[in-house]
Amino acid sequence: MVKSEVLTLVDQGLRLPLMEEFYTIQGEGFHKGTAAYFIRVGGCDVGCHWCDVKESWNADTHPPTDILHIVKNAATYSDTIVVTGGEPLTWDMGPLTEALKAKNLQTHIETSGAYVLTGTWDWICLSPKKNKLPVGTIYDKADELKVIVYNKHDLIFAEEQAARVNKDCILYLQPEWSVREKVTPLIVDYVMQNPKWKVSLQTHKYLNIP
Ligand SMILES: C[S@@+](CC[C@H](N)C(=O)[O-])C[C@H]1O[C@@H](n2cnc3c(N)ncnc32)[C@H](O)[C@@H]1O
Ligand SMILES: Nc1nc2[nH]cc(C(=O)O)c2c(=O)[nH]1
Ligand code: SF4
Ligand SMILES: [Mg+2]
Repeated sequence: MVKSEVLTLVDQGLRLPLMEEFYTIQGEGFHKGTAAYFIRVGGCDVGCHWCDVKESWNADTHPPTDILHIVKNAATYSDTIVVTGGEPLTWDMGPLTEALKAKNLQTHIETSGAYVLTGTWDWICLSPKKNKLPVGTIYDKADELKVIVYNKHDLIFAEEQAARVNKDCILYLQPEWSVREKVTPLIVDYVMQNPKWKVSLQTHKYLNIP
């Protein structure tokens, strides 16, 4: 296939730049501890300086992969599929999630919300970033809000974001991994003082699993 045809398919969400896929335990947030198959789609220009998957950013380094191939494979591993990245909403998530739902799989997304929400989701984890705030109606639809705490100011940002989500959205504060020893005590104090929040840890990193 010629390059322009492939780009059109990516544009339509029929192929996606696939960085990696793996069966593991969801490490973070509400579903932590639950086995799930992860699909990591490349491409992100949000630019978090502490991002733990910077290799995902450049979509051109990840092969444009047929979504039907991705889904057929994913279905052999788990009933729960987590789509992450990169920033999955860089792309049209409609076709991928339709194909996952056609196989009766639970669709979860990890997103910054920096681009318009596409796709059909059973669970939306919104992790807003200061440098590219969420757009559109995702605040109304998020099932969990997961704010990464790198410094004290992020607690103020967390409250600003919590003021925008729907009333059923579950609120999490998650330490940025490289400063976890410094910020975890701050988060612990904050959650005890403000119990609408819960602590989320990247438990997969403690378990030494992907
Ligand atoms: C790599 S991101 C991919 C999905 C999407 N771009 C996003 O940011 O939500 C997956 C999750 O990991 C979180 N994350 C990334 N780097 C982290 C780090 N160094 N420490 C803690 N959480 C991190 C993000 O905030 C997000 O909730
Ligand atoms: N085990 C595991 N849980 C996760 N939860 C969110 C992750 C992500 O990178 O989106 C992630 C990840 O990379 N691994
Ligand atoms: S939005 Fe997500 S993938 Fe993009 S830089 Fe930030 S943490 Fe990394
Ligand atoms: Mg991760």
